[in-house]
Amino acid sequence: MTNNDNELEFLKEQLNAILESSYDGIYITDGEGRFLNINSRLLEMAGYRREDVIGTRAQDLVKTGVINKSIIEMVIEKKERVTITQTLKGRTIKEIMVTATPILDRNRKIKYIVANVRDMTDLIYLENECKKAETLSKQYYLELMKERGYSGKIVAESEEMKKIVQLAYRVAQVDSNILLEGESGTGKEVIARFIHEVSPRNKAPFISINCAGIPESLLDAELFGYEEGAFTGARKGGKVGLIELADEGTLFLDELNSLPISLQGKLLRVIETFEITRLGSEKSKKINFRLIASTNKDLKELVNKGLFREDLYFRVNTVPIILPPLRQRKEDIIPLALHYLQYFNNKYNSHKDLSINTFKYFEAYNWPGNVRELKNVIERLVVMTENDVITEKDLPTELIDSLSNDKFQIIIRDIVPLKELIEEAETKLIKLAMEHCHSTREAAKALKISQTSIVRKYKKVREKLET
Ligand SMILES: Nc1ncnc2c1ncn2[C@@H]1O[C@H](COP(=O)(O)OP(=O)(O)OP(=O)(O)O)[C@@H](O)[C@H]1O
Repeated sequence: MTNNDNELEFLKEQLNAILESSYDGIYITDGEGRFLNINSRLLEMAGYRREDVIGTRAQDLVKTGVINKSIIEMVIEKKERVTITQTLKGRTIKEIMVTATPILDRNRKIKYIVANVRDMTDLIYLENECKKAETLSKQYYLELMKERGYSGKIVAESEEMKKIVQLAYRVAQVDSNILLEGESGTGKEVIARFIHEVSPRNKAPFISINCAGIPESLLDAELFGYEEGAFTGARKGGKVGLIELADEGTLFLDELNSLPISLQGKLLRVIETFEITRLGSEKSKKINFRLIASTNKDLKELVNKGLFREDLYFRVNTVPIILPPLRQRKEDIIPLALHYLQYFNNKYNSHKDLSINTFKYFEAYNWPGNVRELKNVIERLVVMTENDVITEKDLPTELIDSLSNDKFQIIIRDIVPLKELIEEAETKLIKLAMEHCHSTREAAKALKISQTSIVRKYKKVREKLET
């Protein structure tokens, strides 16, 4: 054997090793599409024997129905690399992706075509498995929520919410007064209703009164009721007050912080004596209810400012339950979103789904309006999104901005005095720090200023926000 023969043998061995070790199928044809070589992986995919294929034309496989279109024909026509997906009918039907590359001679005539065949069945299978796992995990969330959320109404996935639900369940069994504290939309009414539902009073009414929702001039009559002729315009036969309607059941005073000071003493008497006297009446009536109050302001602070009676505060605050804002219990965000997605799908008879990509935006957003805001966003998405899958493109800008890498975004629309601008920025920063930190010490550390400074500045911010 000459040196050249040895080298040729060596190269042939290497080529064979490449062809046979490839995970993909590979075949080589001449310029007219006749099979010159085909590796075992492709023979295995197609269910052919090598000797039956070598010398036949790849294009003819379309006629026999083995493949649905011929990539070789396309390459011969275009004289350039082509990639397509094909259906291959071998022992089983497979989806394959083929890339065929022409090798040209000096005269730009096709000498060989080398094709690479990838079995997509595994990938498609994996993709389907991922989709199934995604659907399953969503279903699992929903099941779990139903199980723990008591009749599917309370979503409590975070440790904080689970503890609150457990505490609410325990205190529901006794008659103590409960004060629910938390920002607007955190679920105070949801917890109040839950307490009523699981309490021994659940067969009697749950009366919810929003102290900020009834005009002050009507509140007295609405709460305590009146006798016929008690005042001009009083209804014939009088009216039963809302508090009286709660007899044997639960009275929920929402936004108690908004109850005018003039009515606070009257309410305190009712709570202490469990007796109610209608306007214009001499007689009092015994009633029996459990009181749950809620506040979205710091009642203790209102007491300090003389805006809320201290004796009433102590009365209602037997068991305080504090609902943290949604941004401090992020584990609840996705379960809530999925819960409301199902709710609004049922309501609007739609089949919308949230793509997994949207989750990171939901989790990053601050949710100043808490669960109420999240519920509204989901409703809007279900109603307004055209496609069945809601993607990040459909999300409101505030959610998209929440994932922006900028630590802050400054938009100035008008020329204003510098001092005003700096004050505005400072107010926002102080407010944000106090929302996120657990104490003024922590906030002072985060802002790199002294604790006395933050206390002073925060006082100013609150005064500014309240005016
Ligand atoms: N844990 C929860 N699971 C399911 N839905 C919730 C949950 N928390 C709140 N919601 C929903 O969010 C909305 C706002 O809740 P809710 O009215 O109880 O808040 P709130 O704290 O009483 O607000 P406000 O102080 O403004 O009265 C409601 O539609 C409620 O059903």
